[in-house]
Amino acid sequence: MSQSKQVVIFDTTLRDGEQSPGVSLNLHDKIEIGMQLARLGVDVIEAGFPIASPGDFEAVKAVAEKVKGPIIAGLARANKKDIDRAAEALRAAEHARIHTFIATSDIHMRHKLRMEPDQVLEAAVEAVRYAKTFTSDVEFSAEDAFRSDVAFLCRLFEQVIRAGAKTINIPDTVGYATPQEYGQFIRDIINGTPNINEAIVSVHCHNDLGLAVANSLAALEAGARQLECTVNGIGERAGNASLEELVMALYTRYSIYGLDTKINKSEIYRSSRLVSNLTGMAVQANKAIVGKNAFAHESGIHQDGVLKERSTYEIMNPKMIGIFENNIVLGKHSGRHAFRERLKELGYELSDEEMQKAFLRFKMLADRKREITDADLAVLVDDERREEPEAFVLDYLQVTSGTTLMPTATVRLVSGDGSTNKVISASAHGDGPVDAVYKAIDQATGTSVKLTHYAIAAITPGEDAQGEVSVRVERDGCIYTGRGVDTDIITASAKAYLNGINKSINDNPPSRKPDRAI
Ligand SMILES: CC(=O)SCCNC(=O)CCNC(=O)[C@H](O)C(C)(C)COP(=O)(O)OP(=O)(O)OC[C@H]1O[C@@H](n2cnc3c(N)ncnc32)[C@H](O)[C@@H]1OP(=O)(O)O
Ligand SMILES: CC(C)C(=O)C(=O)O
Ligand SMILES: [Mg+2]
Repeated sequence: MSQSKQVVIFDTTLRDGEQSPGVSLNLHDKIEIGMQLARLGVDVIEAGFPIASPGDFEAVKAVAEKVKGPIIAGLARANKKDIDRAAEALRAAEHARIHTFIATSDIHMRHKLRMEPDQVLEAAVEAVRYAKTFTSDVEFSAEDAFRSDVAFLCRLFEQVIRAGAKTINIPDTVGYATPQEYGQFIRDIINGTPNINEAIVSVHCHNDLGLAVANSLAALEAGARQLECTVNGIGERAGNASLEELVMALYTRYSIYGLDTKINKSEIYRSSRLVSNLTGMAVQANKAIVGKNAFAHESGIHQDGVLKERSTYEIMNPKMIGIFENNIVLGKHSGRHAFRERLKELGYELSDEEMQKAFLRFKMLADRKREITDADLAVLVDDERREEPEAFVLDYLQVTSGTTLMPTATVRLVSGDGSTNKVISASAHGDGPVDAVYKAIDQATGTSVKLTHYAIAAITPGEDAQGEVSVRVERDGCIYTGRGVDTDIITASAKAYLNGINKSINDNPPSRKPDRAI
């Protein structure tokens, strides 16, 4: 067994990862991911299972031809037909590995293969011997190894190593192991296989109990030196051990493991995005290392800590894995430190009083909107600065509308200078909900303006985007522009219209300027 301090990263995104239900990568996708895996610096790329289909054969062949650097592996059952196909697909590879496997657990041998243990052993040895006629680099996997008898496995491994296998893979195919017992299992195999030093011990862990990464790390402590894993942890059922989690655990906790990989960490995030885009498998937001929230901080106390000293709440530097996005997310749990900092980054210098008012408005918006973007902040601050005296303020709005209903709106406005506020309500029908609102506002304000232009746009991204409505209203021959922003577009429409009306009232007597566009 190798006592190297270097861990071989065997990436099986293109083979086990592609076995994720619903995922099918075409030849171009596989080449693109293969190229990225080479940039990422993996040692081995398992490019596919060539016997599976003509498409997979062509894809493995293309990856073998085009991707240089890593070893390119192809999977084959323990039979000549599969091995011939794998060897042919890998012919152009700079370094080719044939990865042959057969199940060794009683349950698989009896029910699936319908073979006796000695027949399985013979098939395994025969397969390795045959694969060796094509390449010196042969890996043997004992499928469902963790549920197999240890003494049988040791006998089998001894013989496949004698037949020429250079890597012995001990998978937890169904993700059944727990870290402590898996570590002990690997130790027992290493101790019970006399010629184990002639091969690298590899592990391949599935995530059915969410333990794939923990089990893989336990195996390293027991002496394994190859990790089989996938980008984003995709793979059969609940997936495989996640490459990025393994690599960053080894890096971040070097004092525990003392082991290195050759992974170029700055390519981790890019690899994750590419695999997610091409497989169509979204990465869950709270996924370690590459999830959208993995380095994001929304709560004020954490944001304050991170702004003062990043290591208060971050154990890794996101830039190291290629994440350069802003990690301070403004939302309803955020505090003044983060709010002020982001405004400073956006170039806003606000007085203490402006800051205080803007922060209060921010908190109100955050109660209605999950995440406050930079665009939201710009609107908020610009609105704060642009404020003019308002003759009428929208206090309440209710609209009913639908395919079989006549659109009806009720508005309640507050009018006055603050000391003598008056509340006015009005209701109206209209051709549509916005028309109904505008007629109700006309009644409540008692003003008569003519709407000459109405436009609506989403100014911030996402499903809870803010809508911006701009209108032009005409009064006494003058045109006034109104603007309203809200997560509700009818409310934004009402605000825009009132804004135009308020300007027309402030401009009394009319200044006769043709337009006051903002
Ligand atoms: C744990 C793993 O991830 S193993 C890899 C799993 N991946 C895949 O199966 C994806 C690709 N697979 C395929 O495209 C198809 O299953 C093929 C082309 C490999 C085989 O297709 P078919 O010939 O139609 O067989 P099918 O898949 O229905 O059954 C598998 C056969 O292989 C046998 N078999 C399974 N594993 C092995 C093995 N390692 N060595 C030899 N034979 C095996 C089974 O006993 C069964 O044989 P039988 O037909 O005599 O009963
Ligand atoms: C083919 C083998 C290595 C496998 O994918 C498994 O056992 O999970
Ligand atoms: Mg697997």
